[in-house]
Amino acid sequence: MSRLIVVSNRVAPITEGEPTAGGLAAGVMDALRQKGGRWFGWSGNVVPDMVTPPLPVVEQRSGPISLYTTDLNQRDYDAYYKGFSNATLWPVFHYQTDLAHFDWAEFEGYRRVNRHFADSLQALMAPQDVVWVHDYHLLCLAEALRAQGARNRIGLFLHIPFPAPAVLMNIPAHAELMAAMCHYDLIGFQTESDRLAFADYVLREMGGEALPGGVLAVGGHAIRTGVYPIGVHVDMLRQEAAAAADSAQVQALRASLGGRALIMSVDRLDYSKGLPQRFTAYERFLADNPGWHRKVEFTQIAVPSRSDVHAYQEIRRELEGEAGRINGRFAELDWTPLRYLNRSFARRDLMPLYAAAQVGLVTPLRDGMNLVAKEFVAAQDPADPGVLVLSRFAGAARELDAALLINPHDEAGTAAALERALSMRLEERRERHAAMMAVMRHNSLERWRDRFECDLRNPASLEHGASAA
Ligand SMILES: O=P(O)(O)OC[C@H]1O[C@H](O[C@H]2O[C@H](CO)[C@@H](O)[C@H](O)[C@H]2O)[C@H](O)[C@@H](O)[C@@H]1O
Ligand SMILES: O=c1ccn([C@@H]2O[C@H](COP(=O)(O)OP(=O)(O)O)[C@@H](O)[C@H]2O)c(=O)[nH]1
Repeated sequence: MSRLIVVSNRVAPITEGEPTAGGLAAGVMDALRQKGGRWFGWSGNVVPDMVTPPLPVVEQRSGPISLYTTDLNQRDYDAYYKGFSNATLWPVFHYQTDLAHFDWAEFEGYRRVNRHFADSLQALMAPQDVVWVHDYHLLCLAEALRAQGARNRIGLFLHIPFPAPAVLMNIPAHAELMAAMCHYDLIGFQTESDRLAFADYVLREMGGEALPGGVLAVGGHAIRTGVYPIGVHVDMLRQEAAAAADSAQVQALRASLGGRALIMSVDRLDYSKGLPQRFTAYERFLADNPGWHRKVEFTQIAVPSRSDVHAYQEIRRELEGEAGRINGRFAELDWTPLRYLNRSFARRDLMPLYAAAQVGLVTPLRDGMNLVAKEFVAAQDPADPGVLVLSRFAGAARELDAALLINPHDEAGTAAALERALSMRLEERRERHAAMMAVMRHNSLERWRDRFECDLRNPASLEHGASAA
């Protein structure tokens, strides 16, 4: 069979046990570990501008995975990653247009890096290989590969939300971007709302036509669209949680809690994750529920992310102030209500921490999926599970509707959900947990990978539409 070539901006660290920054790398690594394949992306290194493309591609092997990485020079990094990807596409696709800026030179840099990726890929691809591209950094990659003559089947999976057309059109280059995306054979989304938003633009703004089964005909191309919610390896995560249940780290946590209930959150330090709103909702919970003082602690792990982008520096400053203010208001000599950690953990070390928590608090303002929500559920002991409090604006909420769903802008509602979660009877906790586990077992990571790969490889399913979500 032809090989699978995976392309993404971020690749997972190949060394076992290193922290994986972000759900894309964690998900793709887990998905490739079983079947193997080639994975191409940015090394994470930035080199001076005097080093000009084509930059060398370095190969590393890890079991069945061949990892190929390349550096970016400073100019390309600034325009492509820091600029158009993370200061234009990321905020607009997460509906935070107030935080977005746009610069045609950065857009040109973004297209240039997509072309460099295409150049490097040519050496790794045979004509019969299928190419699976990931995420918003590479919306123009299929167009660049086609311009070089590639006839391979090329699919894109978008890990983040796709915005409504009126929001997308805030980007002055929206027409160029959408025209480039139409060079993919298959585009996968996390939720049906994301898919519908994309189709809406194609139909209304590009004069496209909707054919049965999620196929869109536009400008002589037929693009298949489908919904492929990314999942997790439930059993592997449960094992990770159980294996380290008595680790020194967990023992230290338990000792410091001294029997108090634990509310736990883990995020990249990103404005889309709703951390300021979460902190004030916890403050409201403490103010409304003096009976819970000294009986509960909230631990927020916030991993620094994209720290050279202005909006990320701002949110970091804001949160440091908020954490200090809330502790200043409620702390006692023997009780710190909020612990705020700015560091990353290896995922296998996070799993027993989730397991030790009574409540997982996951409240993004918008999120493509949010794998932390799924990992929290997988880590729980089915006999005595903790409760997930989840934003309705996370892609995960479409599947995990047995969580306590909240609106992160509703401080009082989130505070009330926290109280409800902490007080929930065992029977209800078990029922909710079992319902979420059943969905997660069905929509597993294997299913995500297999359905996308099968739909990408199989043009025949064009007539029948993408496989059922
Ligand atoms: O690569 P970085 O700039 O350091 O950012 C980390 C990743 O963040 C985003 O993750 C998304 O993918 C997850 C898995 O599908 C999903 O659960 C989450 O909701 C998304 O935000 C980003 O999309 C990745 O490209 C980044 O690597
Ligand atoms: O210190 C950390 C914090 C997070 N993660 C992992 O990073 C991923 C975050 O993915 P998610 O989909 O929740 O959000 P993203 O960061 O991709 O937007 C999850 O697999 C986490 O377990 C990690 O390995 N170490």
